[in-house]
Amino acid sequence: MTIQRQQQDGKGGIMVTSQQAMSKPLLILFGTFSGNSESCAEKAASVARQRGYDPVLENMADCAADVLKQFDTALIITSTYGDGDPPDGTENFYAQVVNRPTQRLEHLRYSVLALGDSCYDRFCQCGKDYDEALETLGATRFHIRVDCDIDYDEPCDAWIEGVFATLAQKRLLAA
Ligand SMILES: Cc1cc2nc3c(=O)[nH]c(=O)nc-3n(C[C@H](O)[C@H](O)[C@H](O)COP(=O)(O)O)c2cc1C
Repeated sequence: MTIQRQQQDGKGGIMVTSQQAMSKPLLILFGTFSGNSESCAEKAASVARQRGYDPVLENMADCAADVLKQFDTALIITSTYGDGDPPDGTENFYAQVVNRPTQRLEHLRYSVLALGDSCYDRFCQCGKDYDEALETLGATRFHIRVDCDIDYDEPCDAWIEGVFATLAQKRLLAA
């Protein structure tokens, strides 16, 4: 829900500002090639709405890593390709977080869901890389990473449940 506030702007005028009332913004970032990670991200967004969050879904292929500056909580969902590489189109995002980071992320708490296939030597490597890099940049892992094999539905659901249970617990502790 958006509320609008009116206040004097100090020059004889009225300034109108918009603010989300009681909102809990949540960034859900996904990196995908064949759509599995995107469908996990959509599931997470749907649960987020049910739990009173305002999820913002972003494809890593279409945004820059400074989006991480704009949220205090982020879910990262990505698959792995090639020799443990990020999915096509997300290489820039990956480089901005993992290889050539330019920002510190102490304000951020995050959790990673990694999709992969254990037939490959570098199982879920891309998700592992994000998990490690975000910690190195000062962010806080609030819920442990889950690595999914080709049957990703159940571990994905368990991760989503775990994520929102942990967030709810932290809100209670903070209250
Ligand atoms: C050509 C190819 C290469 C892959 N390489 C890896 C890999 O190195 N490590 C891994 O864990 N999974 C690998 N996978 C498996 C995918 O990450 C997995 O199928 C995942 O669910 C795809 O998710 P997406 O649809 O979100 O891209 C590969 C799959 C393909 C088709």
